[in-house]
Amino acid sequence: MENKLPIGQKLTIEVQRLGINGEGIGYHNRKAIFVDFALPKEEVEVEITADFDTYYKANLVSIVKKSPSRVEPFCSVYHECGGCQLQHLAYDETLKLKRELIIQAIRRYVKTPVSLDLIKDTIPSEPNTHYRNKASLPLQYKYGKNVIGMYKPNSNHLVEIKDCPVQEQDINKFYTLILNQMEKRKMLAYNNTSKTGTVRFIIIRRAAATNEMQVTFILYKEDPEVVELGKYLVEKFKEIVSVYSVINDDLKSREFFTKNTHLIAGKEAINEVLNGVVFSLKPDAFFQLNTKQADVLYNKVIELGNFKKTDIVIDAYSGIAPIAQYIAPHVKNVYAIESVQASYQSAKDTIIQNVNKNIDLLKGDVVEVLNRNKNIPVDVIVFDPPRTGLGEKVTEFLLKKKPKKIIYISCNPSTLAKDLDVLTQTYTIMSIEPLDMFPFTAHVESITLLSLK
Ligand SMILES: C[S@@+](CC[C@H](N)C(=O)[O-])C[C@H]1O[C@@H](n2cnc3c(N)ncnc32)[C@H](O)[C@@H]1O
Repeated sequence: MENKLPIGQKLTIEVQRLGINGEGIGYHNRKAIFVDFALPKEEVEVEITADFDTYYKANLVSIVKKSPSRVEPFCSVYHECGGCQLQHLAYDETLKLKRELIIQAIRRYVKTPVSLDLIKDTIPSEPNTHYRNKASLPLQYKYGKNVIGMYKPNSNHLVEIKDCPVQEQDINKFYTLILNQMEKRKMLAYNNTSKTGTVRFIIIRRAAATNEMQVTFILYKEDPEVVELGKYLVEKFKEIVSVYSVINDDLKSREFFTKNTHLIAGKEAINEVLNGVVFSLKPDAFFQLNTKQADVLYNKVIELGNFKKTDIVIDAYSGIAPIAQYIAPHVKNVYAIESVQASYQSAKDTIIQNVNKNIDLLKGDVVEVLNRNKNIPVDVIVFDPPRTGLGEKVTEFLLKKKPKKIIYISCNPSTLAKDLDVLTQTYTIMSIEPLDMFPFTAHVESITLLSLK
């Protein structure tokens, strides 16, 4: 077994490329070694930490030969927090990497040859720091105080975050302020061992255009003090206009929101304005996390769609239907499909409050709604699915329905490439444009234009 490296073994490798999680990848006897924080063309000393069938994981011990693209991370807890994966790489290089990850996925899954000219340069995010308009952070009571932060990847160690450089500044400011108020009021983070305290997470969302903020407390059980704190926040700070509590005692679930969600102070929704449209955001409605870059993305849809006033368009996986709102003035009618009640309701409220009335909301699963409405004479379909992509049933529908144009927004290069492999039977890829929605993370967003052959 010459290929077997024992756990704890140190060795020096040359890093060949970056993987989908931003990790450096080198090889030992043709078996991959994944090393966080290592960069291509670097020679690094690593220590093997895990041996899987097809690859090893290793820690970076030291850098023997440094990449010219290596930079000093700008966050003091970057190596512990896990929220960002690429702060040690120059920003321009992170953009090239995101394009490269799409190329790798296309080469792996799409049988039809795709010219590299069709895969454009990544559209940068401006700004690339303090871009996140929402944070959902867990709390712990440790060392005699409430601490807020992020769990270190694959551990239950909470890394304290005081001033996150990717969250909007006002969000950082209000986390500190709320923690100070909790301390004054002797309120505790929930502790599952001692069964003390109530607050599990605090979610803060900010609307850039109006500077309105919404605070949501995720609680293990009811807490009258949280209600008092919510009322205080709304009375004292003009920015905080909406405060909710959610009782959620399911410690295993990844969902924050339950039926036990209540407005405790202020108004039900905060208002964001994009492209002249006022969107009302309740806490459990989907909204893109990088507001400026969302506007860039939606304008890209308009550019690629090159819509006509007679066009009938479908906005599938529509969320609160911002894409439908951007498209509506350019076309005859838009149908927006969304399955989650909160987002569907926000989309409905938005239509009532705004001028675009040529939008029809269809609630339900995309596959079911498309099949139920297969007689709609659709010209263009815009898809913005979750990471799972379109999948077999949607691509099957498209191969039969044959809309002239498909615009596919993807947040996962692998599922995009698998779907494109099927769609290229009937469609030509006109362009694939990566777009940096989450700077300094390994997330890759892209927008693809397909035209019927
Ligand atoms: C990536 S978000 C895009 C939302 C919207 N385009 C935007 O830019 O805000 C995907 C949306 O698809 C919805 N969704 C997920 N699976 C769905 C399905 N099977 N059918 C309909 N909607 C779905 C989610 O609730 C979410 O709102």
